[in-house]
Amino acid sequence: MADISLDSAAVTVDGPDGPVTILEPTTLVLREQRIAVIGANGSGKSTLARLLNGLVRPSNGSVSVDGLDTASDGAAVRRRVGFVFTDPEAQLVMPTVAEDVALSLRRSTSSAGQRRARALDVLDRYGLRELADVSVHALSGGQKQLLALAGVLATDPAVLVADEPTTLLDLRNTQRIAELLFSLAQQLILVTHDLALAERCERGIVVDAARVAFDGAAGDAVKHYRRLVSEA
Ligand SMILES: Nc1ncnc2c1ncn2[C@@H]1O[C@H](COP(=O)(O)OP(=O)(O)OP(=O)(O)O)[C@@H](O)[C@H]1O
Repeated sequence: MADISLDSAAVTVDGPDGPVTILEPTTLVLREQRIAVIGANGSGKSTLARLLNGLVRPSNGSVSVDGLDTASDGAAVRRRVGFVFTDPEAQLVMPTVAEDVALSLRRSTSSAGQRRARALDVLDRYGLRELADVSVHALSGGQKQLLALAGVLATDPAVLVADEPTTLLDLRNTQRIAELLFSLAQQLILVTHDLALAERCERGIVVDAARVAFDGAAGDAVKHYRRLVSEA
């Protein structure tokens, strides 16, 4: 497992009336294999997730992965920490399915022929081989999500951060992506509104109003979140 540390990491952005803190100073060490991050819309979950691979940099404090600082060693951190967005459209940039996976392999494989061969292997692994030469725009939502995930996993990151990867999916595709996520050897940080999925993790972090409101066993985190909602 990777060693992800947040040391008083806070995020402040410029609002119309001055600075707004969207994540209060947060100190965490993330070492469990599967960690769920749950909480209300706008509470700060994505901000926390994006800190983990340097997509968002802390305004104060620091975030490191295996000793690499996300602010000063961003590229090395992103090689260790893959990130899957809620909306796969944000991630699929090449015309065809195989080309999209091949793009992910550009750092590790220099020959175009080898990249194509490796991309086909990856597609095979995720049940997408038959779609290799299809336009990414022709895929269904579930296929796009799977492809986005395959593209990230092709680079074999030590950690996968998935920000609501099942939100746009129907029940069958939700199950399919969930099974894939929970079968990975990689460390998984899962931001989700799917509480059944959250409960399957070893650890649960509840984010509420820009701070960590609970951190413990995933089942207890879900109970805490339900209590927060019923008291609101
Ligand atoms: N770059 C930014 N500039 C200004 N405000 C931002 C920025 N990024 C996030 N916010 C605000 O910070 C708050 C937390 O956002 P964040 O996306 O982390 O929430 P979330 O818990 O992931 O929500 P959701 O469940 O709706 O995805 C929101 O009010 C959001 O509008």
